[in-house]
Amino acid sequence: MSAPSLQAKTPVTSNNSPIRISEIFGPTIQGEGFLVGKPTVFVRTGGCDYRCSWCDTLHAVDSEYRHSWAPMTASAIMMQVEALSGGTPLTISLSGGNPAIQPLSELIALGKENGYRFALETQGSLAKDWFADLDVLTLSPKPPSSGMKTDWDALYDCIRLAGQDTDIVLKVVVFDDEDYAYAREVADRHPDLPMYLQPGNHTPPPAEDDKAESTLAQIDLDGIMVRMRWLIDKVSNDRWFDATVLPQLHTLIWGNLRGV
Ligand SMILES: C[S@@+](CC[C@H](N)C(=O)[O-])C[C@H]1O[C@@H](n2cnc3c(N)ncnc32)[C@H](O)[C@@H]1O
Ligand SMILES: Nc1nc2[nH]cc(C(=O)O)c2c(=O)[nH]1
Ligand code: SF4
Ligand SMILES: [Mg+2]
Repeated sequence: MSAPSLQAKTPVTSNNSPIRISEIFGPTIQGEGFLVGKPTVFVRTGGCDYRCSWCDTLHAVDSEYRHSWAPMTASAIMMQVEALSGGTPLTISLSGGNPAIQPLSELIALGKENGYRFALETQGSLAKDWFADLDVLTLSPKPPSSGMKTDWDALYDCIRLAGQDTDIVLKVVVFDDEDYAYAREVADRHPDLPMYLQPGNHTPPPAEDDKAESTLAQIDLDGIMVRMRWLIDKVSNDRWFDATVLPQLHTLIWGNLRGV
């Protein structure tokens, strides 16, 4: 019997690997951080290496929901984005789950060929060389209240690999004094990067809540605003004038509604 031919094998590269998609929606506005208010289409990948205690997107994290994550090619994703945007290029926001788990370089190349721009949100636990192809990289390392532990070397690698041509910003969710101290530590470690502080929503949706209507009764809006005011006071009293404090705009508008 002859040895199996190596040439007969299809090379497995990231270029033809499917991307696990939880949902694609928009155009809507970016509700958080650096691009807040900008029209965007969201491409949300399925699966995460973290499990934050207060995650507001468990349907893209909890493996119980993996049956709802579809493997898609880069071109199928772009076709859906183009249908949503009417073919007019805009910023595509890659989120998750942790989108850094997925092979996204082909999608980014394909979209850029057609004039789309790419922003990506990740916790900074996995660094990829294709971060350099992004227009905006938002690194959102997780504070103590999340129950997660920061790998400071991985966070540094994300910044290093994104390089000079990508706008890199930091975004830390803050629930309490410990989280605030953590945000200061992140800023001290990376003084050159813009820092966005976001008050935590202590009333995130349960994972199974896919039919929630747009009602602010789902969230403790007063509680989130109390935290927002407390955060503004902290920053002001500390004379931390490099920080930007922003609530989750989409949560104030739509509550916990999915797909907006
Ligand atoms: C759902 S995550 C997905 C991307 C990535 N896994 C990450 O955490 O950066 C997107 C953003 O939502 C934030 N977020 C998640 N749950 C939140 C909550 N309950 N209140 C405020 N922000 C939250 C995260 O910290 C992150 O900045
Ligand atoms: N409008 C809107 N803005 C967002 N910014 C970050 C989001 C996310 O879930 O990653 C998000 C989202 O789900 N919707
Ligand atoms: S890292 Fe992001 S998606 Fe993953 S559990 Fe935390 S907030 Fe949710
Ligand atoms: Mg969200």
